[in-house]
Amino acid sequence: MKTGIVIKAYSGFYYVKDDEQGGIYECRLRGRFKKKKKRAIPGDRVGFQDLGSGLGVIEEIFERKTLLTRPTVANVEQVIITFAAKDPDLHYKLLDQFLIMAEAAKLQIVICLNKIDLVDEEVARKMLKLYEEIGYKTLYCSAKTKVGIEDLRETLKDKISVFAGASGVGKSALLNAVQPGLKLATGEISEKIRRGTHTTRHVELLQLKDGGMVADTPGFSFFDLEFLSSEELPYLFPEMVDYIGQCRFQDCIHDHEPGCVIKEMVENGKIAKSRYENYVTFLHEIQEKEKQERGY
Ligand SMILES: Nc1nc2c(ncn2[C@@H]2O[C@H](COP(=O)(O)OP(=O)(O)OP(=O)(O)O)[C@@H](O)[C@H]2O)c(=O)[nH]1
Ligand SMILES: [Zn+2]
Repeated sequence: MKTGIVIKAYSGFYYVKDDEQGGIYECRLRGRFKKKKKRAIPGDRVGFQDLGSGLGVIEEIFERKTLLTRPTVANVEQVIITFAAKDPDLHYKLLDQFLIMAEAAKLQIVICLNKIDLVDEEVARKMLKLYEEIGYKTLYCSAKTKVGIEDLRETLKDKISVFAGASGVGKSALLNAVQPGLKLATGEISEKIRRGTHTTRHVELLQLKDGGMVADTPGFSFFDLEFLSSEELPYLFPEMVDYIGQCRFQDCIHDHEPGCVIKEMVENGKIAKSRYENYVTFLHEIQEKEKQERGY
C-alpha cells in the first residue's frame, strides 16, 4: 500500500499526492468509509492502493494531528498571521484574536508584517516588538519590494501552512512573491474538477517548489471565539501561562478578583496592558456566550 496526502477533495474524488514519487492519484474512498459516513479531507494522510493509470483507492485515513474548519483542512502545522504595516493599519485586537485561535488550534505561529515599504523600517520593527518579547516568531516583508520574501520562503519550507489575515493585507501578493504562478501550477487538477457540476469553494493544498504546502484559501476564517471556554483562555496567552495557579483564589479568572498575580504583572509591566485588556474583552465575550448556553 502506498501512503500520501490528500491535497484536494471534490465530490467523492480525492486527489492524493504520493509520498514517494510525488505523483497525484485520483482516488475513491473504500466503501466501508462511506458506511461509517467518514470522509477524507485535504491534509489527511492516507494509505491507498495504486490501481494504475493514476487511479487509486483510499484504504486508510490516518489520525489527524490538527483540524481546522471553515474551510476544513487537516494536519495544518503552521499559520502565517499576516498584517500590513499600513493600508490597512495594524489592528492589534484582531492580531490578539488570531493568536489565541491559532494557539487553541495548536498551530506553530508566525506573525508576518507586510507592506513595510510603506513605513520607515524602524517604525515597522517597533510594531511587533511586544510580540517578539512574548516569544512569537515575526517576519517583516514587502511583497512589493521583495524584502523578507526569502525568509518567508524558508519559513514555509517543508511544512503545511495556512495564511490568515484581513482582506487587503497582501496575503495573495506574498504567496505570489514566494512562488510566482503558484496557483497556475495546479491547473492539471482543476481541469479534472471542472468536469463536475459543483461550484462550491474547496480548499486545495498547493505545493511549494522547495517542499511544503500552503492552503490556497488566503482569508482563513477559522478564528471564532465561540469554540473557546473561559477556563482555557488564559492558557492561550503565552506570557500568562507561567503565572496561572499563583493567584490567591484557585479559580481566579484574572478579571476582578483580589490577589490576582496576572493583574499584578500587568501593574508592574511584565505583561503588556494592551494584551491584558484584550484578554478581558475576549473573556467577557466568552462568558456572555457561556451564560446564554446555560440559559440565564
Ligand atoms: N505597497 C505595498 N502594497 C502591497 C504589498 N503587498 C500587497 N500590496 C497591495 O495591497 C493590495 C491587497 O493585496 P492582496 O494580495 O490582494 O491582499 P489579500 O490579503 O490577499 O486580500 P484578500 O484577497 O481580499 O484577502 C493590492 O493592491 C496589492 O498590490 C506590499 O508589500 N506593499
Ligand atoms: Zn488571577
